[in-house]
Amino acid sequence: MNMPVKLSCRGLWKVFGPRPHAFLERHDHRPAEADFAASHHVGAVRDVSFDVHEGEILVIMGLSGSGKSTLIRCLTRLIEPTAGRMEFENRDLLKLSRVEHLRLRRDKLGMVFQHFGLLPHRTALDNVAFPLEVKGVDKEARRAIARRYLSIVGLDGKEAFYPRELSGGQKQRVGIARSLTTDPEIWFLDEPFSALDPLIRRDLQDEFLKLQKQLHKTIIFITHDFSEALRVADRIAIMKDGRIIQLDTPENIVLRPADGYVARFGADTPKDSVLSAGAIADTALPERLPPRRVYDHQKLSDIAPDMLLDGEDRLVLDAADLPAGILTRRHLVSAVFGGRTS
Ligand SMILES: Nc1ncnc2c1ncn2[C@@H]1O[C@H](COP(=O)(O)OP(=O)(O)OP(=O)(O)O)[C@@H](O)[C@H]1O
Repeated sequence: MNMPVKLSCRGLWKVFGPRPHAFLERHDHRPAEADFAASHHVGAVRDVSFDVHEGEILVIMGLSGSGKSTLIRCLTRLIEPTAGRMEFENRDLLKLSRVEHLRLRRDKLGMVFQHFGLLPHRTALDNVAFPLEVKGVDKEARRAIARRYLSIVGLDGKEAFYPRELSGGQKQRVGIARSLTTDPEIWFLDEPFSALDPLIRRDLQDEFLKLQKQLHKTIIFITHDFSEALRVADRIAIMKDGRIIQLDTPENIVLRPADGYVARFGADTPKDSVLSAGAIADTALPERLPPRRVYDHQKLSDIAPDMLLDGEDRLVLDAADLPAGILTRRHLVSAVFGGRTS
């Protein structure tokens, strides 16, 4: 990935218990499982390191209790990590003063949580405008901005509604609009759609992806729903017992899982829903290029029906519309029906 790193963490730990710092020191930052239990400490986040690149959606995924929320709360410094380093735009986050950090959180970070957290006695418009009010933006200006974001999330006409008059999906959209008003540099979403029923959830995922196409935010998105992770992620970090077990593209998580825990998430996922044309294209271009084209990011599940019907190869184009390879019918059939692809 060529984009600059926006946020990074190295060797991040969050230990809960009576003496977390002393505990980590005593065990040389490598406590064994038995050490935690013996001293009544919990290793909620254990030696986590990763980079998030500008414009990327990094999904953090794992079973309940694997440490996702604790990790995101450390990254936003709602809680203090026990050890490790975090950098935001190459600035050492843990060296910022409390005031500097509050300013950073207010101006550069956006957060959306699963329980909408709207103010019940304020209209949708004034809920969305709230962060701007905190920043001291005057009433007319903040309402104009809030109106624009309500419109972006599809809530035109609902400006004067109170939270109790909105559906769950609409409330979540208000939350999303509110978190965007300050134009955050990095956007944290902690299970943003999990309180919603499956159909609305899918709609909001689609809208979220559309929104991201316009806004190009750097996003850390938490979910415990693997199909949601596959839909929205550029890369997925799989957590277990506080550690990141694998951080990889959705394709590799499904096709090349690091261990049985990761494999279980992908076990029910049809291969063609994660494999893209670019992943199996033959990069040696023939003299005569096939007339029909597909893009390298298109999933085989979208391409296969047409290709199987007409039986013709496809020219695979990259994002710059340049030829990246050929997708042959034989490759397609073996990828979709033949199990392994390489
Ligand atoms: N304040 C706390 N004190 C002690 N242990 C805690 C505290 N907060 C979290 N934990 C423990 O840390 C571990 C990770 O919890 P966390 O909430 O980060 O998991 P999660 O992956 O977000 O789970 P879920 O999907 O259920 O929200 C759990 O074992 C939890 O019990």
